[in-house]
Amino acid sequence: MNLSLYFVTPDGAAGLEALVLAAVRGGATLVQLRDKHATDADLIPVARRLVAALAPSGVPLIVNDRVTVALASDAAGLHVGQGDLAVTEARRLIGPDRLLGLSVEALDQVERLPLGIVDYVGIGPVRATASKPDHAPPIGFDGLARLVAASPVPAVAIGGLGAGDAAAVKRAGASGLAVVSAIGAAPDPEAAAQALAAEWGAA
Ligand SMILES: Cc1ncc(COP(=O)(O)OP(=O)(O)O)c(N)n1
Ligand SMILES: Cc1nc(C(=O)O)sc1CCOP(=O)(O)O
Ligand SMILES: [Mg+2]
Repeated sequence: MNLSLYFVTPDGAAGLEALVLAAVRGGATLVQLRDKHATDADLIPVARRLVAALAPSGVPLIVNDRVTVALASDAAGLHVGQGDLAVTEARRLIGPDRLLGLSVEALDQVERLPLGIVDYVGIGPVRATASKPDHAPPIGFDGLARLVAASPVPAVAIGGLGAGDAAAVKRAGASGLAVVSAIGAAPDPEAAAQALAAEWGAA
């Protein structure tokens, strides 16, 4: 699992497969299918197509929130947050071999939750972001560094991140950055991903 450039798909994106493949050509190392409004029945065929499309690149597909979609599409993993099913239940349902990611927003969560059963944590939001209207209060890069230091598993930073942020994310100790709009809303998503990947490599 390479967390360095984690592309989280925009809600309800048109041309999703082309967008994801452009992100991967540009250097995205992990992709998350995130759609807060579609039904499971709508998302299962989408996830199946993405799993097949990503196979030649070896980039894993993680499904956000929905165990049923992850299992039905044979996705590489699942990402859950504090308002989703419990992380122990998520691990039980997906089994030991799929990747499991958990969002953490505060130190007490890092200290209290059984992080030994997850493969990575998503820490944020670093900054406020319109991509997640119900986000927790922003923690900034100092907050990110505190949570990364307390986490026993690799961490990816998320929330309001984009060009110019890779060095600060790396300094905070995270293993990468996760973005929605920096790639998904870019005029040229492949070029945007390429620039972020290059920035991470140089940081
Ligand atoms: C990599 C990553 N980190 C955090 C999140 C947020 O998950 P969650 O808090 O469950 O919020 P939603 O994405 O479900 O709205 C994430 N999706 N990915
Ligand atoms: C999906 C998600 N989770 C967050 C968290 O803080 O847990 S912030 C976020 C959205 C990130 O979108 P953008 O890159 O456009 O800011
Ligand atoms: Mg969630």
